[in-house]
Amino acid sequence: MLFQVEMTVKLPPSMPAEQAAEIKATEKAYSQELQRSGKWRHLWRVAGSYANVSIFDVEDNAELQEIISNLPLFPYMEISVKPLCRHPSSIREDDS
Ligand SMILES: O=C(O)C[C@H]1C=CC(=O)O1
Repeated sequence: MLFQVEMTVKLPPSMPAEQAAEIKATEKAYSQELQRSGKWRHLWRVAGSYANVSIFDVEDNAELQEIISNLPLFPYMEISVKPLCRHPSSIREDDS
């Protein structure tokens, strides 16, 4: 199942820079592992924002919830999820 996930990061300004850097490094490693596995299919920065638009390819809602809630930045993000299905006019083979 494909999902579009939008994540907006809102770290508290009071968080020490060292702690923020550590969380971001852990998040990067976790997201890159998921990208290599194929579960996190696309990751795009929203220009001008500390936000991303991502496409996840997971078994079901429960797996998406598990992946997202384990993101190290999860407590500091606003997240919206939209389920996707194949567009009838798509010419791409990997859209479903
Ligand atoms: O920077 C972000 O958009 C938040 C998050 C998503 C992947 C990652 O490495 O950090």
